[in-house]
Amino acid sequence: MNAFDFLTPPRSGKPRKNGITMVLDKGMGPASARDLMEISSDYVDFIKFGWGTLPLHRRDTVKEKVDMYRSFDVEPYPGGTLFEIAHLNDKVEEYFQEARSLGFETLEISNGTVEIETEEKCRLIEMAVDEGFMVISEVGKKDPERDRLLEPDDRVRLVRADLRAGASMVLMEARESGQNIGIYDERGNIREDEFNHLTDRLPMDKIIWEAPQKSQQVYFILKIGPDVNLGNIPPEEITALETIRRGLRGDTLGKVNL
Ligand SMILES: O=C(O)[C@H](CS(=O)(=O)O)OP(=O)(O)O
Repeated sequence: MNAFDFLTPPRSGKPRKNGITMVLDKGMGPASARDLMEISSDYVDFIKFGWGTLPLHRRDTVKEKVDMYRSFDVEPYPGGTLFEIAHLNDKVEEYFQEARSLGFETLEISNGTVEIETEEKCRLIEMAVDEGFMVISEVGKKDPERDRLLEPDDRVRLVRADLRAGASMVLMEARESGQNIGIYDERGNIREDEFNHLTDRLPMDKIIWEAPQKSQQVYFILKIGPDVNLGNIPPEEITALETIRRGLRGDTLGKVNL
């Protein structure tokens, strides 16, 4: 039983369909990662090994971490940039093989940096699904200038195309910073008109909003509800985010219904 459990409303347990939390692992050591899971795995659904960090670590260490995360019912997957690098190098088949042999069952398919046309991205999603992977895709560009060229309607169209191709969920790109990208302005504030455009048209249970900043997490929870799907959460903010979902912090106290 948790401490002071009579003071907190319960939230749906894992596996969750809503209220998903995706955490960004930028290269944590196995002991730190395990320690983190010991205290907070109940509040984490997915963990992303960020961008191209994986090739810098030993295979046995990566495998140990993948197995460890899964033993806590947390689904690990490699960052989309690594997949884009594989595609750029014409090594997609090898990428699938290596991912499988390291124990990954979920992959991110994105075109945030490398030029991959929508049709080709959809083909790659279908391919990964046919190979037996669960696919989380990503919509948006990492370069703010290229990202600004995407109108809200473009994002709606791209999300729908990814879902039709077989993606289980779609990440709304916001990088590690959450600034000057997607629906966020230079300071990380949310552009409300764009947010409303997307939320009016997209199935919220299929969208994971990358929201690394606390103010963004609070905004989504107050607007969409405590069971909004949020991603790129820094490891040290997992418990803090859960308190915001449950109204255990001043920002949402008395304002969320579970
Ligand atoms: O798309 C992302 O949010 C991440 C992190 S960042 O953009 O490199 O800051 O990239 P990914 O390649 O999906 O890990």
